[in-house]
Amino acid sequence: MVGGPKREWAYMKMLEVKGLNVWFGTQRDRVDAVKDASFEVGQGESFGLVGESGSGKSTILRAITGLAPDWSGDIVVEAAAIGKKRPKSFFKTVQMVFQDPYASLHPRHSVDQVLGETLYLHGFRDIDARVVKLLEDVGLGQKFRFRYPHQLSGGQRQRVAIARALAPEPELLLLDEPTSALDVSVQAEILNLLADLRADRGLTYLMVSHDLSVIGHMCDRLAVMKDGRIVEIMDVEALRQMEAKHAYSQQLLKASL
Ligand SMILES: Nc1ncnc2c1ncn2[C@@H]1O[C@H](COP(=O)(O)OP(=O)(O)OP(=O)(O)O)[C@@H](O)[C@H]1O
Repeated sequence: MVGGPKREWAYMKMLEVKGLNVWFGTQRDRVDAVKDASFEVGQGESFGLVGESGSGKSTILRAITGLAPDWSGDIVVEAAAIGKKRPKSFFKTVQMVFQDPYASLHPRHSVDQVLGETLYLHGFRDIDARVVKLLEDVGLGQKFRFRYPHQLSGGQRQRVAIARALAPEPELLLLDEPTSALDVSVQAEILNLLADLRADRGLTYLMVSHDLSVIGHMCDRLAVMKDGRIVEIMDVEALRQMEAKHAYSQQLLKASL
């Protein structure tokens, strides 16, 4: 791994990933999806993971949230090392938004149920007021409260998924290609919503995308992944100036023009 530029927010680390290996299966079926990945994300920073399909980007997010159970190395969130079991308090700090809003919402649960149950599980009791507020915060408003997923567009569903992720008042959002399943016309709306939410709440983002223009718009720094390894960490300004050092990052930049 190549070290990236340091910035002021590096003083307050939200997330540290050190020497992370993640694998699936055993013996001959074993796939080493992430190899020796290390990076830090400062509080309030937005950090991108880019790379071609299969390079291990989503697997890093999944290992952080516990969805990929076989890993070694260190994952440290707000100075607390994460073990194999995540305490409930972990999900008050860290939430994930998935790529496909069609798959991530239960078809028979209304928006009210989705948000209300999440709030209840996280110990909130002023649930009605919070559901209304969450719907406003993601630009949907009360009229969507009692709708079911099939009554919502892709963009509206993703807004509900974002509201659900915001419900526990997290500090770190893991965003796994949050707009790639959406129509191009709504992608920018969702990205703008995410940018506004981060600015309003001082959220920290770790965001996966295969789209360098999305990362350029949303992130401060990024890591370029290839075959499970981080080959370069760079400032987004260097991305804009086409200053990638590693040959693979240069290739990725050229391909995105
Ligand atoms: N549950 C799983 N079981 C076995 N192999 C897996 C599993 N999940 C991911 N992999 C493998 O791990 C590697 C990394 O996959 P990952 O989804 O992290 O890549 P990615 O960079 O996010 O790509 P994409 O943009 O296509 O999602 C791939 O070789 C993939 O086939």
